[in-house]
Amino acid sequence: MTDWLQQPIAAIDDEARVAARARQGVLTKPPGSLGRLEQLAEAFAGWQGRVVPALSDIDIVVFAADHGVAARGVSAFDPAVTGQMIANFAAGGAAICVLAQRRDARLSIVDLGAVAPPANYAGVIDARIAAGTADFTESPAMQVGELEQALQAGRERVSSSAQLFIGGEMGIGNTTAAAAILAGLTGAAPAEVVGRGTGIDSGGLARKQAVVAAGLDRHRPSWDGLDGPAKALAVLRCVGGFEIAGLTGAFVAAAQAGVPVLMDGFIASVAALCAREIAPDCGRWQLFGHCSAEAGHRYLLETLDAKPLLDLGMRLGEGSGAALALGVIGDALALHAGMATFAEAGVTSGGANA
Ligand SMILES: O=C(O)c1ccc[n+]([C@@H]2O[C@H](COP(=O)([O-])O)[C@@H](O)[C@H]2O)c1
Ligand SMILES: Cc1cc2nc[nH]c2cc1C
Repeated sequence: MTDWLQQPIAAIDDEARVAARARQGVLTKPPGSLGRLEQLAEAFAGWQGRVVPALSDIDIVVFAADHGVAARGVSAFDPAVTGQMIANFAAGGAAICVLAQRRDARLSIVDLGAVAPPANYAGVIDARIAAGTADFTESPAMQVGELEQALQAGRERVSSSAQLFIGGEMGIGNTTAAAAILAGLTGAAPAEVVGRGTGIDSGGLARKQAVVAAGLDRHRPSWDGLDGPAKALAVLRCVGGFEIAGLTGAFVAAAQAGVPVLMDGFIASVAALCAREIAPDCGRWQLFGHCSAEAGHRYLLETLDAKPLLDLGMRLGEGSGAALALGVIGDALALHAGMATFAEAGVTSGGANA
């Protein structure tokens, strides 16, 4: 059942947003001098429905799963690493664990289908659908019921009380699946959107492009002639992955619940695109944390008309780039709340020659 995907997206409080803009105009600085930090404060005001927003309740959810297409030699790592990393997330040893702790964010790990699951599930949510997807060069990556389960698993991880949601992912081979989705949805050539992922060599890159092209050729008849949600769901099912569908479900559910989403890198942004194709108004609840080094992310961000906050050459995933961007957002909100106005500080405002 995917009917829930069409439930209405939450409204933004334009009055609070406009009032926040007015406040930015009277803080002790030349108007506009805090650049995009001003727009961040205004966006959070609209999302939270208050002129001076705060950010203390942050959910980071990492969805992990494996990909049948990894058998085609498209990653520098073995699929067993996905399960091993799940254990590392639970033990607190992964990058996102360090960043989540520093930012005081709640971190949850969800196994949607690693091929080599961890020995125990302490600290991990077991929502396994299958031991990885099918190899999309041979058959659709997911059955209809599996896609529905993955979307629903994402939806279930969204709490309406959170002030911000970050969706992270881990899955060996998922840059291949993400590139195939992006090419399937936008018509981009594989060469434009396929990158080196975890660091494959040039031979691997050529193989990966051929694998994406073969998957698209095989499955295009499943979505040819479709558009909007039907096309997005067909592309996601045929060449996607459990964790990408989980992210997509979470991003739609968050926008329905009025929880803004801070996007991470290439894979999360592909899920953001899927969410927008399914429910276009979702885009109003999306913010982009960083531009990944993965080839194809810049093109995708342009397609989404999204301006990432950071560009640090990262390509880790896990939600790590988004978690880093939390620092910028926290500072933007602190400035908005804490600076004095011209009137309060007795500073003469400008305008004489403006
Ligand atoms: O977030 C990104 O932009 C990103 C870019 C490249 C790789 N990754 C991570 O690396 C894994 C996928 O890489 P690969 O080479 O196995 O397709 C997966 O676990 C992702 O979280 C993530
Ligand atoms: C070690 C490792 C950690 C990761 N985190 C996200 N993707 C990853 C891929 C690998 C290989």
